[in-house]
Amino acid sequence: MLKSINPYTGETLEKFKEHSKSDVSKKIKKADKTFKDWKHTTFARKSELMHNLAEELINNKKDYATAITKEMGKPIAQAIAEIEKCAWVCNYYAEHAENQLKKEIIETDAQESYVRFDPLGVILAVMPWNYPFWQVFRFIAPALMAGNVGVLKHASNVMRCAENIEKAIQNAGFPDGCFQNLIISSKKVENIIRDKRIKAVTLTGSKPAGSAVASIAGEEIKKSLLELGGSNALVVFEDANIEESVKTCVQARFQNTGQSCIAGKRLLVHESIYNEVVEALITETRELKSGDPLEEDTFIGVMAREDLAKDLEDQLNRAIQGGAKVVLGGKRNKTYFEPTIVINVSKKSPIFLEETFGPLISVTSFKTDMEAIDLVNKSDFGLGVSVFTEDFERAKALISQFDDGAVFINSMVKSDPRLPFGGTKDSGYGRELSSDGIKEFLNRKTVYINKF
Ligand SMILES: O=CCCC(=O)O
Repeated sequence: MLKSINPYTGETLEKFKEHSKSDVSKKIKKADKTFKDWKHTTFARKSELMHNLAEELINNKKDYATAITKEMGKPIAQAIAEIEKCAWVCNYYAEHAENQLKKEIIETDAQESYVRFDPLGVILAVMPWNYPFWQVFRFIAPALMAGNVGVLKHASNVMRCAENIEKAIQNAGFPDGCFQNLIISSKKVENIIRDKRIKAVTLTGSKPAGSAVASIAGEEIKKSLLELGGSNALVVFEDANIEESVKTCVQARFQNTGQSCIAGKRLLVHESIYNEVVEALITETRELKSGDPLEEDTFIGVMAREDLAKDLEDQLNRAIQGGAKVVLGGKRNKTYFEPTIVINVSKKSPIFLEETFGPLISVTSFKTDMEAIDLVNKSDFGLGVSVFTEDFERAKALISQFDDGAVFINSMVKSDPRLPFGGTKDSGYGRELSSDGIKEFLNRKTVYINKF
């Protein structure tokens, strides 16, 4: 039995009976059967359904968002924004998929030669709880438009969201087997990946989960895509606009109560403006309103589970033992963790080296551009980096020196349907979103037509 527990009230919201092995097999069979027709569906029809799906989300955004808030504690305004972003990705692919997947003509000595993009079949998505709708939609919108179908193994604490996504897709008019939620625990994932009818797997989650899933997929010679953790740096150079940079850094770090892979977790500040930035950071962070996640004006909710809040507390305690200093927050009450600022963080500190998945920002100073680059790249993760400076030429000269999958100048790192999204190093491989994302799970079929 999987349980949904409201992390703000502690109340058990719902229990979900797990699907048996034979239930799962039936669902995969249905997906495989649906794929055989779905792959021939015209772009016009797929676009129509995808626009319907966007409409379904927008028309019911409060209900879908409330399920997110109740299951994992995301403040309701941010949950509504998440649903709106899902509608955006649906509309984006409804409008662009046909063009993104048109055949690529390549001149050779053949009469005609080109690459066409054919779907693979049933794709398994293993998804996390932190953006329970968005993480699924950024997979399923391009997958369906490309002619694939999906089965989902969602995080066990957000099963109501998973069920609601299946319902939304059905309400939009997609054939039944296009997207199905599997109510299963993680133990069952291995057999599903090994099932011949599953053609590839995408996972967003932790490094251990990604490594386990990718190993099994590798043994089965199936493609995998991994979006794992991140420990993005926010680099504030001495010529930055301090007020705007700090505002952006606070959003970058404390969005989603700090539980985001792309959150800016390590603030690196030029030593000449260090004190000024720390002061502005304290002032700005103090303004964030904590409270009941169902209240419209709450910005900091609770963490999704108490064990996660305890892990963050443990990281903080180890950092303090190593010489770091808390200048704001630092206290935990069950699932609530105060927005926390920690200064004097060295590059050996656990909160510098490990991913901190909650409302805690670490601050480290640097002297030179080279030192800043070195600190950014010191992380095992490589999802993205934000650089704050008024000197665009300087910023542009630094871009190639960062190891990360994305560099944002004077902006927080964010995902956008129009831009590729993905990391390097322990942050994973492959790209989601944009025309790169829709091409991840396709057979790039080379066609060569000769005339005797
Ligand atoms: O947790 C990482 C994903 C966050 C996002 O895509 O905005």
